[in-house]
This record gives sequence, structure tokens and C-alpha cells, in this order.
Amino acid sequence: MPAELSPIDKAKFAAARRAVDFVEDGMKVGLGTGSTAAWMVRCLGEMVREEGLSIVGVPTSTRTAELARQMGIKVVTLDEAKWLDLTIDGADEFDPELNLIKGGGGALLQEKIVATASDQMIVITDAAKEVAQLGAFPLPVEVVPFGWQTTRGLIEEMLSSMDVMGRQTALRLNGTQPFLTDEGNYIVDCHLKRIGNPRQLSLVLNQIPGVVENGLFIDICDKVIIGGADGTVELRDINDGSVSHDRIDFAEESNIFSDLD
Ligand SMILES: O=C(CO)[C@H](O)[C@H](O)COP(=O)(O)O
Repeated sequence: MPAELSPIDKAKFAAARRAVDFVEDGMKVGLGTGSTAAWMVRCLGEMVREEGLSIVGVPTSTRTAELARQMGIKVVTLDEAKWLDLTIDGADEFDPELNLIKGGGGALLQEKIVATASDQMIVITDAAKEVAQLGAFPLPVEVVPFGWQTTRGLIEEMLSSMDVMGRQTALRLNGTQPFLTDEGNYIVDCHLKRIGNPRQLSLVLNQIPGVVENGLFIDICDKVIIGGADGTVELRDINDGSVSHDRIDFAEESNIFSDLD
């Protein structure tokens, strides 16, 4: 483990490394997006190259697809895979019911489609993402560029009647230009502070013409793995309520970091 890896990177790696223990030969695996998911892709690549693990991966963004191919993972489309055994992805927030806010990296649409088309979703994360109630992280809402300002206005009008603490929205920018998702859509970030009823909010948001999808993942995540900078990992399963603990020995994982620039 390179000494220069930050504590947060060590925590993310530990969660990612524990998650790939659930990947078996022959599986079709949804590959998430973000820095934690990138560690997972690296770990799977190591297993493919060094242990002959035979899987196909369905990426949730072009950047994940590029990394997966670079790591030697066979990449297929969701249409080719049709249905997946397992999706492993990160999250921006998770609550006690393992409902999530995702989309911090702008990939929420493909991530939600892929996670929903999976028998199981495992979220890999660190303790900072755990919240009692969703909303501190701005909720990403993907909208089509056509009439986006009208759509934004309808979102804000809807928020005024919802159980949320904040109602500020902002177009996500990439420099001075609108951020574009892989589908060429925009993202409106909603600064809600606290979301009283995520399930209801997700349903109502997606009724607004112009809204493509939102970053609330309700009843999709099955397990969360919380990594620690010391290699400890906590695994919580929402389906049976179990909580288990493990420890990743970083020294045994040095191969993963050999290609790090
Ligand atoms: O939803 C996502 C991208 O759209 C990411 O999974 C989420 O933002 C977490 O990213 P990271 O692991 O880098 O904190």
C-alpha cells in the first residue's frame, strides 16, 4: 500500500476490496462510478489478471468503462447482459434503511438503471457518508437541456410543498458551461438539507416533465460496506439486519497499487 495514500483512500479501498469477495466466476457485474468504485474495478481487474476470474462488467459511465477495459475486464452493454448478478457502487449518502443519495459524480441515471437490473446491490463507502436522514448532500436531479430553466422552476415549485428543509437549486457547472452527463443531459443540484420523506420526493420529482431521473436510490441497496483507514470494514445487510466486521490487510494487496501513476 503506497504510504502516500490518504486515510480516506485507504478506507475506500478497504470497502472495495471486501466487496469483491462477493464476485464469483461467471457473474455479470454492474460496475459503479466514482473514486470508491474505481478501487473496486482495480481489485476486480487484479482478480481477472492474476486469478483468472471470469466475469463480464457493465459499466455505469464512460470513465468506468475506460478503467475496466484498462484493467482487463470484459465490458459488455446492459442490453447484452440483460440482467446482472451484482452491482457494486459508491454513494454520496446512506441512511439507516440503506436508502441513498447518488449522482455526485453525475452518473446517477446509468447507475440507477444498472443497479435496478441486478439481483443485488452492494454499496461501498466510508463512515462520512452515513447520515440519520438524507439531504445534507445536494440531491442531483438529471434534466433534459430543452427548457431546463422551466423544469428547474417546476422542481422548486414542487419542493415548496414537500417535507424538506432547504429549497435552493443550482445548475451543475463544468467550469463556466453546464455539466453534461454521459447522455448529454444537465444536472440540477437541490440543496434540501433534510429530506423528510425520500420515497415520496423521488416519486414526485420524476413526474415533472423534463426530469429524467433523480439521485434518490430507494429500496435498491441490499448491503453497505463501510471501510476504515485502518483496514477494518463493517458490512450491514438490510435484508436480514446482520452486521459483520472484517479487516483488510493492506500489505497483502500491494499488487493493486503497482500501476498507480
Ligand atoms: O453516485 C456516484 C456518481 O454519480 C458516486 O458513486 C458517488 O458520487 C460516490 O463517489 P465517491 O466514491 O467518489 O465518493
